[in-house]
Amino acid sequence: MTQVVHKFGGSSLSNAARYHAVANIIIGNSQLGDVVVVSAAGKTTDTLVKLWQAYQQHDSHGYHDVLQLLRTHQHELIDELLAAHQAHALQSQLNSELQRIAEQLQTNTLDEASLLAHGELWSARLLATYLQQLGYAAQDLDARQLLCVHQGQLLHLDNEKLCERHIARDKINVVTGFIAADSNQQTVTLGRNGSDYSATLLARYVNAKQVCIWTDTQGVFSTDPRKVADALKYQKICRGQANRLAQLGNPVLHAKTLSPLQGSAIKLSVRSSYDSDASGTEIVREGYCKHKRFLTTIEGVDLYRVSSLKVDELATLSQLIQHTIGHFQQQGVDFLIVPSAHSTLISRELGERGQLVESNLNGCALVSPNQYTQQGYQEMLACLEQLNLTIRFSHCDQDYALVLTDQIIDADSLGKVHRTLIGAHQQIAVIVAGLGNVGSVFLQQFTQQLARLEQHFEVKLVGLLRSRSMLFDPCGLDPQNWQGQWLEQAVPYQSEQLCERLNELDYEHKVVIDITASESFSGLYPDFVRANCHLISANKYAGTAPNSWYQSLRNELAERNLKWRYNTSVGAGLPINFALADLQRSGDEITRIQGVFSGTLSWLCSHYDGSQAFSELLFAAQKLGFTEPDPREDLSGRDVQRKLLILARELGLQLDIDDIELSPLMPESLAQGSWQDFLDNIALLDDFVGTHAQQAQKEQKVLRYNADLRIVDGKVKAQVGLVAVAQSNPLAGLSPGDNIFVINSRWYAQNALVIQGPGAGKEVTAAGVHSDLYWLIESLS
Ligand SMILES: NC(=O)C1=CN([C@@H]2O[C@H](COP(=O)(O)OP(=O)(O)OC[C@H]3O[C@@H](n4cnc5c(N)ncnc54)[C@H](OP(=O)(O)O)[C@@H]3O)[C@@H](O)[C@H]2O)C=CC1
Ligand SMILES: N[C@@H](CC=O)C(=O)O
Repeated sequence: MTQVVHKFGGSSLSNAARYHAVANIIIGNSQLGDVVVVSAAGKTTDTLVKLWQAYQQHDSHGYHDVLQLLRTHQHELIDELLAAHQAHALQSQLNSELQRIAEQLQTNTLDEASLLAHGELWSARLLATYLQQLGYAAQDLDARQLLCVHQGQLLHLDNEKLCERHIARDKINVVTGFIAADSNQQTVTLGRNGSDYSATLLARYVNAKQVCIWTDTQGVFSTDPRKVADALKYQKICRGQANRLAQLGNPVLHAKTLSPLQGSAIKLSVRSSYDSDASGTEIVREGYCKHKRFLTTIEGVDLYRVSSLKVDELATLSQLIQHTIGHFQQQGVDFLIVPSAHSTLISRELGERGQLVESNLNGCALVSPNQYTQQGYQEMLACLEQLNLTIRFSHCDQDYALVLTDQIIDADSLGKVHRTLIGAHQQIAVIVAGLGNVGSVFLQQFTQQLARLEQHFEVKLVGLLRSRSMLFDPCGLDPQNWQGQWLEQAVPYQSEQLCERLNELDYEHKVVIDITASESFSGLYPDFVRANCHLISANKYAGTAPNSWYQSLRNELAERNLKWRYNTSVGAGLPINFALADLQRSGDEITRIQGVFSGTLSWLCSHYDGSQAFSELLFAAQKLGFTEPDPREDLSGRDVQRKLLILARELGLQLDIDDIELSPLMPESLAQGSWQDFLDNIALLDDFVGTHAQQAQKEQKVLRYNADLRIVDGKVKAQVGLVAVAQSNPLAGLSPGDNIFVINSRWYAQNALVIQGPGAGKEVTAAGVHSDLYWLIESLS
């Protein structure tokens, strides 16, 4: 049974390396019985069209040259891909076909459709043979055996039977796109780029689960990503909008591609054959995703006013020129947008009913949610006028608006229009994990921050998570009343359900903000990245995970162009990560970072003078929201060790946590066991600190918990631990809770660069997380 119908366009098969890549995609993504629809390799169809034109013009030199071109290209592909004996068989078949074409050229018996069909036949045959050579059961199939047309109509029932008969369940079926046969066994074509249509038709006939269109872009974008760098890739678009784009001549899908899928649950996706790991765009049924905004360009068209346009005449005219024709009505009058290259033919066909209104037009069209189209239309007109483009005609419909201009909309202009119409209207979905000390203050600050964030684009809080429950609403939660909603609507969840919700979220951008202290939650980051989420962490676990895991997360983020911010994981709200990044960007080389990196331990050490038990101070710090959820994480020095590792990795050092020496601020024995065990033995902590403090006092020193990383002659020495410092030392004069980062570098060798300030506390930390969120949104806009 066929599960998936894949379709590969010409650019995916342009040379031997591409065939190899396509074969790998097929091997990795299909099973026996699946169908692979192929177009003609590279520019073969264009070359065949040239041959046809030369033939019509009786240009025998021309057509011999083109035949030679075809022969060379196909021979090269065969030679590079196949072993000698298989290559020989395919080459002799090819030679006899080319010989036959040459005879038909001589005898004036060439037929256009049969000629064009050769491109797809050659691709299918070569790919199937190549798959066989790689050891896979594959066959090539001529779609004229599967798709039959009578008087322009596909014979669906017959075709289903033909597919049942010819598509092998125990092979990969490589089928020619673009072509079908009529009831006289004559070749008919399905229009330029008609292979998409072949794929969806076959999927319908064999009741496949999915159609996957592999192309040279990563999916469907808000505009042409080759021209506009900040074009947005959409994860999902709905069929109606995909159809509209195709009708407006956007090349991403062929105009008829979606029609066979009507009323079916067959999934359709567009993916890149150049980056097969990247998720593409899914084209879903109406109502299964929100409507997006698209900007598509129009080039070289003529505008016709037509009286009495007949039913189905548009389809006939499109078939005639093998091209999409745009159509709309203004005040009951029909207008057609026809590629200028085919204008004469259309004009002849329409006769007196067709009146040429304007010729040689260019322009662009906006496809958008209905409620925005009118406003978008006005904005588009204003924007194009500002760019000094001469507007010759414009039209606004329910779900799209088009403006036809004299000039071509070049990449610069397209970028500007895109920024106004689309860039400024993006939405980001925010998911906050951790609603404790810091998380709850973060949400308090959220409402105030919203106006600032929304200068860039719309921000929606869509998910809140604690360890066992979550509250999720893709349309947005009320950040001012989240507690009420939480009480009423939060539900238990497992991580798989969370990932599913994240995957389904249909926003231009998504960010998971991790304000938990959970190692297991940070273990889900790769899943979040696969769901295309940016990351912001106050949690330190991912930043200090084993280096191989950490690097692979970074690679996955980079591949998807996703960002990860974690400024608060060191120094709470202090801009330590920014400073290190800036120094390195300026070409500086950091040689040492040293100081007090724990707000908790700073607060405790500064307050401790022996008049009060250390443990009492610890509980006070815990109440203030300074400590880690389990304060032993602070006392053990692990938390500081993590911070030093995060900074080390910021410097590009490939360290792991155990590369940093550690001496704790408590007896080792207290680190074991439960929190209750710790409380039962708390006197050991008081003794430990008391003894060290007395010793320091004898030397007229005070205790501080220090972190130190030095790079000497390329060698790294990193350690964290308790130190006794003289009263004159800057570490001694710290205000309780302050962090101090002392940075030495090439430029700051003698006089260190010092960053000092509160290094813990829910308000400063929550504000620091907001700073990361603001940075992210600003950088995305
Ligand atoms: N406090 C500070 O000054 C600073 C803190 N940080 C970091 O901020 C983070 C949060 O600290 P803080 O707010 O004090 O911690 P809290 O203990 O107060 O809050 C932790 C929150 O995380 C939730 N949580 C725990 N495990 C999971 C999980 N697996 N999935 C989803 N949610 C989970 C908890 O939910 P539940 O209630 O259900 O357990 C709770 O809501 C820590 O990583 C800390 O290191 C960073 C800089 C400074
Ligand atoms: N316990 C931590 C809180 C922030 O990371 C500290 O005080 O450093």
